[in-house]
Amino acid sequence: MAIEELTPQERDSWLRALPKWSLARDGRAIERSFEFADFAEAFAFMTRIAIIAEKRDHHPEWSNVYNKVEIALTTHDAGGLSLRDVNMAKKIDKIV
Ligand SMILES: C[C@H](O)[C@H](O)[C@H]1CNC2=NC(N)=NC(=O)C2=N1
Repeated sequence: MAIEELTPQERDSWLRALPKWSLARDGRAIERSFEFADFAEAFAFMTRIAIIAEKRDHHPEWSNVYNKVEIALTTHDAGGLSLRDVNMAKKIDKIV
């Protein structure tokens, strides 16, 4: 079954519920940056997310430089944002 892209109204209303995330320039992803004490902490955080991503079959686009992690959430199968991204953002906010 196809995954539904959020409407602009749904997207804006979810973004208000996720104040630490911002909309990507193209409107198709939400983004958040994280900073940790060191690489070990950053990578431990990424490991936790990786396990959740595998379980949910929903994977982040991300990068890591030493103690910094940048995450973008988008749903490739929907060509933009879906509820899967919202739920993943909520989960990440909880574990960070
Ligand atoms: C075949 C596999 O289930 C799909 O490609 C999954 C994998 N992980 C995914 N992750 C993300 N972010 N978006 C997707 O559409 C997606 N699809």
